[in-house]
Amino acid sequence: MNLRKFMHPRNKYRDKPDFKKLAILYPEFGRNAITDLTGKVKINFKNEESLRVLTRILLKHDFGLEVEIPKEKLVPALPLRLNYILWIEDLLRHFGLTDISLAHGLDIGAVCIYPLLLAKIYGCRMIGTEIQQSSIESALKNVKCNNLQDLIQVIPVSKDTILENAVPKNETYSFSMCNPPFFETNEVSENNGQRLPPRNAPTGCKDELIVEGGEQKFVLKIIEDSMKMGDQIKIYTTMLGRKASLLFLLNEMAKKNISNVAWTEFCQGNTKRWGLAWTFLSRDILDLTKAPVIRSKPDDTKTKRSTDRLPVDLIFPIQDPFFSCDDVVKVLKTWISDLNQIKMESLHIEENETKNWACRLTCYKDTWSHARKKRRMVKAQETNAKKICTAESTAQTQLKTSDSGKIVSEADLPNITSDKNNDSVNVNEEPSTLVDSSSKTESADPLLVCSLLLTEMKNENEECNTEETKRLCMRMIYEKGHGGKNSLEMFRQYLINKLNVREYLQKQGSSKASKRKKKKLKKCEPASLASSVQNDSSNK
Ligand SMILES: C[S@@+](CC[C@H](N)C(=O)[O-])C[C@H]1O[C@@H](n2cnc3c(N)ncnc32)[C@H](O)[C@@H]1O
Repeated sequence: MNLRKFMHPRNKYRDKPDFKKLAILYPEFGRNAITDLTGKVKINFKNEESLRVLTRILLKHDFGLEVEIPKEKLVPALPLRLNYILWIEDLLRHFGLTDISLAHGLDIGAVCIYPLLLAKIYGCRMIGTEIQQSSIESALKNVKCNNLQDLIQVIPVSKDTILENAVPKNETYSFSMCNPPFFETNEVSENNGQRLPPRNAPTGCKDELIVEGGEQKFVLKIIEDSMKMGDQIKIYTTMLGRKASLLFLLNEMAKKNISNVAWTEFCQGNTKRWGLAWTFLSRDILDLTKAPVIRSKPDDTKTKRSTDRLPVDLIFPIQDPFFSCDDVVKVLKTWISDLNQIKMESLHIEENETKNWACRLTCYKDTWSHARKKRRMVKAQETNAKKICTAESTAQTQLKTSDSGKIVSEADLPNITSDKNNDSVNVNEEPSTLVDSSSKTESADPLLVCSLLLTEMKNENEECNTEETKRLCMRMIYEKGHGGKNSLEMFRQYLINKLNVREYLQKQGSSKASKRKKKKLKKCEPASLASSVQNDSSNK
């Protein structure tokens, strides 16, 4: 789905940049752009250098900023950075602040993108921290080159300093922001072979993208620091790369009684990220729960976070392609083992006439959340590969034709390497290196430990017990894990999809609901009827 329409309304990249104009104005951009046969100017989003040049030129053209983006470093995607900045502006306006005076930014990176944009757009004074010496040097160079030293201060910190000790105690700040490294330590390095191809060229080095415990642990540390700092910073914010992290952190905040919270979506062409904000100010001063936010879909965090409905028994018929409880157990075992990073121990349950099976699952990583998306992408890849093969053989046929008489120029040949994903709409999305990994490393702290129980349910009337009428009951019980009950809920949803019983369960759910509704109606409607019957009888 193209998410452009959900981009922040004031984001200037809701409209495609005029690449043709940029190519004329900036020869460097022109050299990196591709003009097709119809005269349309495009850029190759799979080429890292093209992304670097595009970002530099847009910063220059749209914001008057001169920057260097060192090779090997993350190329910041501007639509996403603007989405984040504009949301902060919304939050501050909601708070009644019209000037964005002083801010704190964690992790400024090699470009120093947020401080530069904030200083340029709002004249905002900003303190930014960074741990990498090479990034600090390059950030300082960019600040100096734009003559913004009076507004931007770059502070080197050690990797254990997150927020608390990086902020001078005598100053208060309007907000803090952060774009944390997304990946966990072993995630990128061990799984390069298994990564799906990104839409854009991946940019950024490991040190920029990886942090122990991933973004969840990093942001949890910010939250913990913020609890000590209180309203020294009015609004704490962070960007998140994964919905699972948002759900996890919302839960963690709820546990810590932080309830003045807002979250939003940052939608670009094809990618989505999340923004999370919280404050310790009282709601009558600033109510973040009423702040402006963007949702491309109805808010499902509440249902996904609600834990009071668990455990829930899923009752469904044994249907094609399964013939028995054993069949279902067999596929469940295969699916679970295919997901990797899940340890399965069979549990002993007492034998009785009904068939049942139980196991304990210890899950080290959420390998189920994006499994459907991955399957779709792999399928799309296969289809693309087929198309390319067809195009290649067509090209060869044409070449053969040319051998036998007609002269064929290169331009006549189908462009078999053209990239369908390279949508000129995507000014420059965040490099999509964020594909879940499935390495087998076990961490000491599992995401989820749960038990799964499968029971064959028999009809009370023995004669009715045919294969068609047999039902299975699946119950999943949360035991522990830092992913909380949300992770169990997501895992359950994954199994519902795999078992292909969603539609059945929904129908059951809606018929139960309509029965409840009818019952309710009956209760109200016949009240008068009942009284009239009573009246009648009393009249008699
Ligand atoms: C994903 S990059 C984001 C860079 C930049 N903010 C941007 O949006 O393009 C994450 C950055 O966080 C830095 N970093 C990691 N741990 C940090 C810490 N404890 N304090 C400050 N920066 C940190 C990394 O060096 C890296 O530059």
